[in-house]
Amino acid sequence: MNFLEECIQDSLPIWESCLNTKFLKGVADGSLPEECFKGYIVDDSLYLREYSKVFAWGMIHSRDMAEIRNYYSLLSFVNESEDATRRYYLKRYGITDEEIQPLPLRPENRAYVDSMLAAARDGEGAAECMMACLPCMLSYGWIFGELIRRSPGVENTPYWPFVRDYAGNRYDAICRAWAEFTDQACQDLAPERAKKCREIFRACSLHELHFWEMSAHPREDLPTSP
Ligand SMILES: Cc1ncc(C[n+]2csc(CCO)c2C)c(N)n1
Repeated sequence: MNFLEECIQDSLPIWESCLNTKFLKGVADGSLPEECFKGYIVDDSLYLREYSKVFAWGMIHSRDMAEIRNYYSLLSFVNESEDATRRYYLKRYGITDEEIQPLPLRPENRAYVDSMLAAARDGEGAAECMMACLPCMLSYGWIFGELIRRSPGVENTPYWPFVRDYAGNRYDAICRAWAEFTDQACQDLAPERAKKCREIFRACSLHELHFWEMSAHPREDLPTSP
């Protein structure tokens, strides 16, 4: 097992807990109240804005142009795939981006993005940056793959466009590319650095869990639908 595989194994029980949150159970059987999903989409839009800045720290610590190109391609994938689905739901709920941007991140969301940004800023390079941004990517692949396997009826819920994003071969292929870059970045880490990297990965998996728990509650500061 390589370094990243060990980190994933260590986080699997946390990802399983994510799958058992009220929010994801409600997504799986379609019973999740729309108000909760609206709150999730709003927080997630704010999350993705901050997540993009993690790559900025990655770039600042980059040692060659290939590394910079890698972050550039990660960022463009986030923009294309994540943001497109969010825009679809926001339009459906009649919420505009201008209304969202000034809103505060809820505390669990704030804590998560602050920890990713600090890990990437204070790290030595790509290893820390990728450890911070990979649990987000890989946990979604694992969680939604399992969710579809365990609850195939999710196809007939209003949440299918959201779930489907993480289920295809394209998403798998991108995850593999991100993992490959991370394997390179995490080769031959000094023991102290490896320990720090493991802690970053696990902490971010826990933040994912807290984000799902938070999302079972609706936000109370959203514009009301017309
Ligand atoms: C809290 C939270 N965690 C993870 C993701 C998933 N995600 C964010 S960026 C990215 C890579 C491009 O798709 C993925 C999979 C999310 N949206 N929100």
